[in-house]
Amino acid sequence: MRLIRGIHNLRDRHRGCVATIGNFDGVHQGHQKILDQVIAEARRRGSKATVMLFEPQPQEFFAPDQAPARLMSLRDKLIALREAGVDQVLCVRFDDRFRSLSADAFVRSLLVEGLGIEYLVVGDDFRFGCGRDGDFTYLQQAGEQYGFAVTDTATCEIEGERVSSTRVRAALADGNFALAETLLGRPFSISGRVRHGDKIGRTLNLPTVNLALKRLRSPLHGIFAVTVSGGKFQEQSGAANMGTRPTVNGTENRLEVHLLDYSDAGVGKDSLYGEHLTVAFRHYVRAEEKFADLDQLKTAIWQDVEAVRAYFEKRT
Ligand SMILES: Cc1cc2nc3c(=O)[nH]c(=O)nc-3n(C[C@H](O)[C@H](O)[C@H](O)COP(=O)(O)O)c2cc1C
Ligand SMILES: Nc1ncnc2c1ncn2[C@@H]1O[C@H](COP(=O)(O)OP(=O)(O)O)[C@@H](O)[C@H]1O
Repeated sequence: MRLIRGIHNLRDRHRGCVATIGNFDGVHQGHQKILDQVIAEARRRGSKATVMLFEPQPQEFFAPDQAPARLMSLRDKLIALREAGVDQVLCVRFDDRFRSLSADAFVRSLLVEGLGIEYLVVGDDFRFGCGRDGDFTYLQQAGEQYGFAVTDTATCEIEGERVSSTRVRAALADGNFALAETLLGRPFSISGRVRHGDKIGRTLNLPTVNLALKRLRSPLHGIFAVTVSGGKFQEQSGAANMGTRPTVNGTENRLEVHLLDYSDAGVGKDSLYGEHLTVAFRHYVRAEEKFADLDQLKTAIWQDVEAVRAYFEKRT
């Protein structure tokens, strides 16, 4: 899959494509259906299946504090799009310059001259261009003028309701991981590199891998039963905390996992530092708490480990 970063990198060699435009947060089953539509049409025409997405997502640009937490980092989104069979992704930086582009400039310089669009798949509620001037009807008229087709996206319903990123977030907030997995087509996961923490874990006899979340705000908070994959792990069970660790007066959000039935020396090559791991969330255990001291925290974590063990034993 080819990644084109920024519209200034659009050259003639990218011309000719069947495209769709959107955030694709979570790359869920609803997105998959749209991507299948785009890929089928691209194969039919011998053209490239293309996704145009924005970074940051428009809502994150306009109202960073109100935008919902993302289901996925850009890195994971690109991996999921590649696995879905997409040929190229145009990642547009959403900034002041881009948002002041007129609807006409969006169509002409981006879609027509930049991408050489042949066929466009977008939702009939799609709005674009400065002041949200452009809409579906506008696109259809522009398509007639410039010679490209415009089609509405297919809708995907599961259990009688439309699949959306909002619905996945709601399922996660309810602790309904089975529904989240059905909607996503895979378990809800967060991945990242193992970085150094405060080294308190090992003194409690409860070492934890600490995953770098970068700018990712998590849609989940609390203690969970998880499975970890990546590096030497296929599907290692673990007890995870997604939170700020109030007991040790932490402030930033962290994802920490104590791996069940695993041990290493935690130094140099005999450690997990630097590994890229994926944490799949399976079951909600409890909310994070501020304990009076480390002894109470340790007791609570041991109880969590038992709860997680019981959950996995029941599942098999
Ligand atoms: C299963 C589990 C549950 C946890 N629950 C809490 C909690 O309720 N409150 C809290 O302040 N920290 C909680 N923690 C986080 C610990 O504070 C953290 O792992 C410990 O401070 C070690 O940090 P370090 O790995 O950076 O050394 C939990 C950690 C795990 C693995
Ligand atoms: N069961 C385990 N779960 C998680 N990490 C483990 C486990 N056993 C050993 N380790 C090692 O311990 C390290 C974490 O130790 P910890 O004291 O919590 O340090 P940090 O604060 O840097 O995360 C991990 O990177 C890993 O190499």
